[in-house]
Amino acid sequence: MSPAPHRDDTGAPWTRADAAGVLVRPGPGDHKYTRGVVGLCTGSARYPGAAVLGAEAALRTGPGMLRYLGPAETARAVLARRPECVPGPGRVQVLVLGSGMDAAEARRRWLGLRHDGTRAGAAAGPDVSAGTDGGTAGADAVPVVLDAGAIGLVGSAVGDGHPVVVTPHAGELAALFAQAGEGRFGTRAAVEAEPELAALTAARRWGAVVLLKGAATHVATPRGRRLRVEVGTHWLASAGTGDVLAGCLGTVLASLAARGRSDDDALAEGAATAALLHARAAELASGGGPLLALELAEALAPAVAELLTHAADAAPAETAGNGRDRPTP
Ligand SMILES: NC(=O)C1=CN([C@@H]2O[C@H](COP(=O)(O)OP(=O)(O)OC[C@H]3O[C@@H](n4cnc5c(N)ncnc54)[C@H](O)[C@@H]3O)[C@@H](O)[C@H]2O)[C@@H](O)CC1
Ligand SMILES: Nc1ncnc2c1ncn2[C@@H]1O[C@H](COP(=O)(O)OP(=O)(O)O)[C@@H](O)[C@H]1O
Repeated sequence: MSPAPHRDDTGAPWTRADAAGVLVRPGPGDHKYTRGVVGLCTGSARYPGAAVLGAEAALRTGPGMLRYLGPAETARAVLARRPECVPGPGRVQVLVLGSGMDAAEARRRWLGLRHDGTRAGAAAGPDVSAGTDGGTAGADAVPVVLDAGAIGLVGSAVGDGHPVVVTPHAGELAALFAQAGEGRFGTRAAVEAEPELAALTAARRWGAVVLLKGAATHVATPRGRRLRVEVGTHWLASAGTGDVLAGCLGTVLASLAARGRSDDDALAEGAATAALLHARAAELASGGGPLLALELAEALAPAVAELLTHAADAAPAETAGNGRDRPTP
């Protein structure tokens, strides 16, 4: 069974046909650098597993290359599992920051990456080691996914000119609102009561694309576009599956950025596509029973293959609900 489109009057359901339009098969003219390179700055001495899960997920979604930019001790764990991963700085088309880090470590890493030139630009070929100064960013700053401990950096990243996708669960979004002194969505219960409005409010407040995780995934843009993805199975509600989503999202966004797309619509479509792949991978990994986050990550590759196969024979009517022209509440 595939994730069912939602039929009520909330964010537009993001369909398999919509998502298939976001992914591309590699062609004869491709090499690893044309397909998108993901930079992963995730994991910590406390949570090395989050880095392993994100790396497995990013690779199984099919990037040209994955660079691991996190702590050395965590890099060893990532490389032991996935030798395909390239450690150390270099050019990337997207940066994923914060899974498996606390806020203090995420901030330290962010300042270090910024100093090393993370903002150098998607179109021109962003280079996390380019040594450009840490001043005002240009419009071509590399897209950034802020997860877990890095969510509070959204203001800084947007202020620096990065296209940003922030990926909170309800508790993390409530904490972000509470820290900003905005009471309406300052509790987990308040976010869970109106998740779509909470995501939209945050997108407008911080000028970033918001992917709010939960039993359904809500994506919102600062201009009010809303997309929704239903989960395939509630077995997905287990530790580490969010780290998997962040890695998958990194690869989808790197592929879009490599094709020159990192505007808010592209980020939102990439976010909804990653959520849909994640939901489908959960069904494949679960088979009706418990799933492990690492198995979920592994199942992303067949989920990508299925979606690309679907693209060939998708009915045009299936793409009707992509939310581009919907009014906002
Ligand atoms: N394998 C790994 O390395 C994993 C690492 N993870 C990382 O762990 C970090 C913390 O993530 P969380 O979102 O869990 O944040 P927290 O650990 O801050 O927990 C969120 C909230 O849940 C509450 N809570 C904790 N245990 C509870 C329980 N047994 N019953 C009820 N409430 C409980 C806490 O009091 C807190 O308010 C993130 O950096 C994340 O990426 C997680 O993704 C899980 C897997
Ligand atoms: N009740 C649920 N049913 C289905 N999926 C869920 C449910 N609750 C959470 N999820 C999904 O599980 C993942 C959990 O992510 P997250 O909370 O970041 O966990 P972690 O930090 O442990 O990786 C998200 O993709 C979220 O959408």
